[in-house]
Amino acid sequence: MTSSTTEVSKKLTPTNGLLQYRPRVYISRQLPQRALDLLLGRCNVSFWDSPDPAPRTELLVNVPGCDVLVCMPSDKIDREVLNAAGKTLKIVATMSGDLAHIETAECSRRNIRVIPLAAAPIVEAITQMVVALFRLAASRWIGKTSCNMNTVLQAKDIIQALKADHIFCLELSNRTVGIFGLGSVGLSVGKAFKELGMTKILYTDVEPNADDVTINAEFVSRDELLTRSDVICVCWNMKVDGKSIMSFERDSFKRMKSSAILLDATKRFSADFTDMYEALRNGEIAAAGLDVREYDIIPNRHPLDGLDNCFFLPYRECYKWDGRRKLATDLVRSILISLQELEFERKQKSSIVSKPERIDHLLLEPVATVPLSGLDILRENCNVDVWDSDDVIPPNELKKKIKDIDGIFCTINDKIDVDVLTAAGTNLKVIGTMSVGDDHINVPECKKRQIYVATTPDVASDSAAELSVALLLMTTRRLAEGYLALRDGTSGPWKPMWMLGNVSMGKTLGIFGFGRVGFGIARRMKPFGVSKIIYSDIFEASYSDGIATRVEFDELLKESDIICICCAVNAQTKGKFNKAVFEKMKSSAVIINTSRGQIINQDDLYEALKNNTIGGAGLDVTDPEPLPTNHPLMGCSRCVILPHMGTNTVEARDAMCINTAKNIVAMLVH
Ligand SMILES: O=CC(=O)O
Repeated sequence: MTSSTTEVSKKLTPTNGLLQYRPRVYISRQLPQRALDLLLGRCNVSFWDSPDPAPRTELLVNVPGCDVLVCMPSDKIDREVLNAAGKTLKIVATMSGDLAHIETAECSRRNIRVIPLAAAPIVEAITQMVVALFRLAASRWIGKTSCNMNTVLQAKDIIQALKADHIFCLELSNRTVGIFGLGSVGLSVGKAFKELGMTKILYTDVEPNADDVTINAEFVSRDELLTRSDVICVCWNMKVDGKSIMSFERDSFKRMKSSAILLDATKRFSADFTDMYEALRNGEIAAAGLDVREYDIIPNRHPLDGLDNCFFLPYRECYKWDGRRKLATDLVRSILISLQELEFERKQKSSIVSKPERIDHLLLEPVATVPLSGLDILRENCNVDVWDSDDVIPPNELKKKIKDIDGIFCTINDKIDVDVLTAAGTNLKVIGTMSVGDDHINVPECKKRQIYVATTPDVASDSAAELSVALLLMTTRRLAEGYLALRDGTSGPWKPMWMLGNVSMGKTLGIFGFGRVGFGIARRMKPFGVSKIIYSDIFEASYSDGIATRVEFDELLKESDIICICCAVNAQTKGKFNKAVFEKMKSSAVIINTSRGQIINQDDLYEALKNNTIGGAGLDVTDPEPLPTNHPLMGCSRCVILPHMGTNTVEARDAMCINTAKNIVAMLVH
């Protein structure tokens, strides 16, 4: 999977001196640009940047903290997703007309609104899509030459565009269309085929539909429909009370004409896809056009995808396709209306908010280099004191400055211990730290004093995972050594056996702590061809399915060629990687730490590297930071050390600063 989640935010617009709250929206697929733009006017949006659906793991990782989830029919929105989203989730909107993939009862229990697509525009869009698929498939009958296919497929009204294609319409005049299921979609499809000049319409269903007269359709048996039709359009999922009552399998394909085209307008086409593949490949039927690709049924790279007589239109192309564009825009409008209603209800309920007295904002960098968007949010709502210096604020200075303060904006360099909390006094309600970790804060003490501690876990994960992979490659491929050798002038001309590293392909990757960063590393390393990804964590991660397997810690040590440490530091993990642990690892194994320095016993690591107990180490974090230049590890060629750069990206820092500011404001103002 080459896609990733993209985050798009716009600057906040303050209204009446108060912060205008911008809801967070996660979309599990690319939306057409017009719909996205509409959302962006009011919300901060992140989305799975691909025409293919987001893997469930991605969904679970991205929903926490969302106000709105926009999902696709292939996403199962169950308790697990709702739990992952947490209390902020107010709306689940789906690009689907039916809600079978959503646990609606659970949503209503949690006061979450569920917004489906409106029925009439869906029927219209499905009809247009079926006709588009039909036109693609019909190129088997008449070739592609009679019209400009792209123009037709992108047309606002495909039926009208095709009516101008006289060769095509002439071809249809003597053909028979057979419709499976004459519900609203079946009737609409029948009408479209009639408009295109088809005179003979057959249908089959559990019973005749009195409306068949409107399209002059003849009720026939299933077998008759199969044998007599030139085009077969499946408009219902062939299920009664959840049970499949008929399906397309070998025998059905054999009964069909060899010139027949099969079209699917349902979401869960009941067919044996292996039989369908054989029928298409062997010319038992001419072509097939399939609607919504249920990826659990027809996964990406299914052999059907490689056939030139099997067509998939909408989801892969949906963001370009007018029918979906319109549906998506309508859905976004409904979301915005719902948000407005919810905001109105909230305002009616909440009492008048008062501006807090003062918030200290403690930063290490000069203000000019701090993402201003975060500062703006704070200044809009609070009185802000800024530690306007590059240096860490001295603890005594910190204690003086925070007396009687309401909130603190800090970073990992500010140790917030009992003394600091006591110095702040009883006004202190919130500590927002611009970091993922909170090990610099005495959290239990904050809890005792009812002070909220807020971190920024989501927005930095991609940056941290990316850095971990970069450090992994630096270490396994000895890039730092090569770089330095060239600078020192010691590399010399190319030599076949000089500075050989190890490739990741075929290796076992072990991850210690399978949270967002661990998962991010796994996702990024999979395409490198690692043979196995295993992880050790206290819990089985629901999102690890299909990407990594949980194993016992000792097995992780024994099996892994590379171990990435991605856990939080706490009593269980402090000093966890010590002499005894290194001795259980492969002698060629490489260890990567982008979490916290204290997790590794550095003296033991030095010995392990010196004695070749393990193969190498890449450390983005050390204890202390920075590591003194005369520390033994600094002189160790197989140890690559970086100065804690995991989240050092413009994107992460900006988002972290905004989140920290929002966290503080949320606790104080809202
Ligand atoms: O290490 C960095 C962080 O915790 O944000």
